[in-house]
Amino acid sequence: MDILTKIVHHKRAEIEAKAQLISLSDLKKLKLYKRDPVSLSQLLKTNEYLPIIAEFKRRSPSKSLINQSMSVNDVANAYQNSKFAGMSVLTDQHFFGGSLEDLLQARTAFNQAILRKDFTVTSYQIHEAKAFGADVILLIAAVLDLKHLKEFTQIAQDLGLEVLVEVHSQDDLDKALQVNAELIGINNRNLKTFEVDLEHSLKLAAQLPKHQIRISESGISKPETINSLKTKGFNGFLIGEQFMKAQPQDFEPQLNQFIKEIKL
Ligand SMILES: O=C(O)c1ccccc1NCC(=O)[C@H](O)[C@H](O)COP(=O)(O)O
Repeated sequence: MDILTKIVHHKRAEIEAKAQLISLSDLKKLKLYKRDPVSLSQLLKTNEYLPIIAEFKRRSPSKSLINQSMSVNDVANAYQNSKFAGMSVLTDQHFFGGSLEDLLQARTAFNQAILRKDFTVTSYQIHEAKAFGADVILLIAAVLDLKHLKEFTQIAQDLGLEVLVEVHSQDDLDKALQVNAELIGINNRNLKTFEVDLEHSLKLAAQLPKHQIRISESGISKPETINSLKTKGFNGFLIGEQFMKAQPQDFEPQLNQFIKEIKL
């Protein structure tokens, strides 16, 4: 069984158990459920913020441990100081060591758009994202059929959230193009083999309509890569490991150095 299939199996069981503990109507009573979300797509259109969605990522299936020592609060503050348009918070516990508590903590420190990065397989998780302060949810095209992609997009948008549909293959892209999502993310990493291939992403991106906001996701480790992807029409860049692997004392200096080399 490949890792994505394993994650999805685990997620379905996890959400079933969770929904028994906190009902949907209790989720809707949480204070942040009424909050007006921030629009990531709008922030990416202005020049006010850097077009980066920086991730809080403790560990991952491809790299194991990445950062055990930094708090979400410290990382979110550093990302806020860096004027990033977005922050991504991995809330999956079993495979990434994240939690909804991380999302709440990030929300107190980061004012721009927050992406809840998780493996959405039920509508319950969309309400959860809203109740814990997210602005954007992730829908992975390889995980959902077209009916669910459309249905979950509509539910999110009705709650005022934006949707990032993630694609990696031609099949994924064909589905994504039939969904009215604000953002399409091309994952440079094949989630089945962990191979990173920017050329493959560029070929897929060439099929997107011009107006479509497109995000390049995963495996970005150099500012030059951003500079080059920008010239090819990408509007935003999702970066996790490259930032998170820094030691606490080097975290902000390394972010500053990276930012300095991005051509605006
Ligand atoms: O990162 C993984 O190993 C991974 C494995 C299986 C499913 C998802 C995975 N990552 C989630 C992400 O989308 C990345 O954390 C995100 O794009 C940032 O990637 P990176 O900059 O390479 O840390």
